[in-house]
Amino acid sequence: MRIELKDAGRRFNQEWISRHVNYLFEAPNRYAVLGPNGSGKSTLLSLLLGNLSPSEGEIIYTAADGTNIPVDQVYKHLSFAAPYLDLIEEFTLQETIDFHFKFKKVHPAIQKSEILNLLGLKKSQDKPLKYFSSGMKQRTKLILATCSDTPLLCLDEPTSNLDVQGIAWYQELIAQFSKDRLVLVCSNQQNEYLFCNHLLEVTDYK
Ligand SMILES: Nc1ncnc2c1ncn2[C@@H]1O[C@H](COP(=O)(O)OP(=O)(O)OP(=O)(O)O)[C@@H](O)[C@H]1O
Repeated sequence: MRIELKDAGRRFNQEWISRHVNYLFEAPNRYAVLGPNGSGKSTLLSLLLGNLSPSEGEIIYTAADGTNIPVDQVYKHLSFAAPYLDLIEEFTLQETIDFHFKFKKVHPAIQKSEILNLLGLKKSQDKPLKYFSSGMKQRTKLILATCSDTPLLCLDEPTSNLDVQGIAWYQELIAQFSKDRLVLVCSNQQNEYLFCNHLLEVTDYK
């Protein structure tokens, strides 16, 4: 999969968040989108996910077989985790996993029945998510995204709410499931993007 931005920019009202972004994101590379708070990382990620449209320029999506992906179909090719993404609080953990994988295929490197063990929350499988701590919810979002069989994996602030063990767990998860994929990570913390081989500073596109 590849995503090409051609002179892309986005503004909210009169304020330009990013302008003149010419950049190629291409599998199997791993990109960190960096910048201070409020600089436009999440806005750029929303553009790449097809959740926001550019105010100028264009974004072109191409599948591994060379076919063009229309922006309204991009969601089928990606999985995404972010602290601000809501889970269904009434579902138990097991129901959350079952529901998610009705829509996305499980990554070939794992069986669906192994996901709870990898998550390390087997004891909580019948607990509704509304009783989960913020770190448990973040782990759940990360495992759903990484263990989906999608060519594009997008993570916004992946280690927020994770403790030291959680950060090590995240790093192992990425090592196991990022091979051959296009991975995008928006981050302010180096331990979240050490595995990335390209760094993009959003402040270069003001
Ligand atoms: N829907 C919106 N309407 C107006 N302004 C917005 C909107 N969404 C984001 N912004 C503005 O765009 C700018 C960039 O925000 P963004 O969330 O992309 O930054 P960020 O780099 O991800 O920040 P953080 O590191 O704090 O998460 C901010 O000034 C923000 O107020």
